Amino acid sequence: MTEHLVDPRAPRDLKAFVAGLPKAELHVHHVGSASPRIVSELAARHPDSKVPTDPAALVDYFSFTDFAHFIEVYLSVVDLIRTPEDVRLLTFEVARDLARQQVRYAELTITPFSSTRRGIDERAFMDAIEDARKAAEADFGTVLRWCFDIPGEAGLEAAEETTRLATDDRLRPEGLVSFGLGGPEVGVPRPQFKPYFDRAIAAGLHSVPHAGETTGPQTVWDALTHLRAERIGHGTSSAQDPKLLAHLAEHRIPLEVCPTSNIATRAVRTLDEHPIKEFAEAGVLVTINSDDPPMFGTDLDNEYAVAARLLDLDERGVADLAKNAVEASFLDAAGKTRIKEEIDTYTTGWLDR
Ligand SMILES: Nc1ncnc2c1ncn2[C@@H]1O[C@H](CCC(=O)c2cccc(C(=O)O)c2)[C@@H](O)[C@H]1O
Ligand SMILES: [Zn+2]
Repeated sequence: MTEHLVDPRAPRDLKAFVAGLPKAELHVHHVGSASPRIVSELAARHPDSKVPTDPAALVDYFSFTDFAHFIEVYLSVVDLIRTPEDVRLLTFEVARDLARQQVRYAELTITPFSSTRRGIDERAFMDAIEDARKAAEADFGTVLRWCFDIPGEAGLEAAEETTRLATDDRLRPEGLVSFGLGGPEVGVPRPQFKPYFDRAIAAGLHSVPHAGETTGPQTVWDALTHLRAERIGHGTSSAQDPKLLAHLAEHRIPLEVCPTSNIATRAVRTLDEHPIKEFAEAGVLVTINSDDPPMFGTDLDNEYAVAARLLDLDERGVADLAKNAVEASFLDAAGKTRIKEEIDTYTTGWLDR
């Protein structure tokens, strides 16, 4: 190995390392990934919307007073997606942004209920996402997979519709691998969704609900017990329950950690108070994700830089985090090995430069 001319821990150097690092993204929302350019293009197409068309004005628009306000703004962007062509454009452009960050594999959370209840034909919706998925893989080499999530606050009607769309053999898209539950947690107990998760799991889908983002550790227990969660979206409040942390570590249930999101929605007060270090120290498999990156003024690269600071990691530590995400993904064994080898080759090359 050659001498390092630059301190390998210098943040600027680490940022450059992260920018080229092959990565997997496991927790990122479809509509929440719309870049300012896409949001303004859609807002211009649909001028009756209250969403600003000027990308600069979007920065203010995407400033949230609390989680409920975030969901309100989120739904105003959902309202901009009105045609199958809007769906295809959004999906393909999201893949382009992921590819730019060297994301090789992403599980994108999609809420099909929000589109079908707004009148988009279900067949056309599935065709639009699948068409974009195939084009993205051919054009950018980024593999996309889908997680269909229930918007919990929309009630059991939304749960039924989401489950139907995810399990009907005539509709279910080839790229679908998992089943989730999102939106507010307060007043939306997880156990009521058990029958829907049972059906999705029976149809071969993995269970990946949000839990412990805006409520306490009992919600994470409920997701594990009733929804048979294989990974937990956020799981932030798990840090309040040492037994839960031990359980997550022992059963190798990964957490999909999204640090900047937790600050932007005010689920956590400051980055320095984020429990990510407690997760890592308890032996929990931590994965780094971006959630709704343009809405939170972040991207996956920035989330890795934040995690490196909070966990005090050098390049090898950051590469291990990237490998955690590959390991926790629903890729097959050969696909996981391929990306992990790519991460190792890149890291060795970087440190030897
Ligand atoms: N950080 C997050 N944490 C949790 N979820 C997040 C996060 N980021 C994005 N989401 C998404 O927000 C959706 C919420 C949608 C919702 O509540 C709702 C309620 C009533 C009607 C309708 C409708 O469409 O008619 C929708 C979730 O399904 C999820 O995919
Ligand atoms: Zn989320």
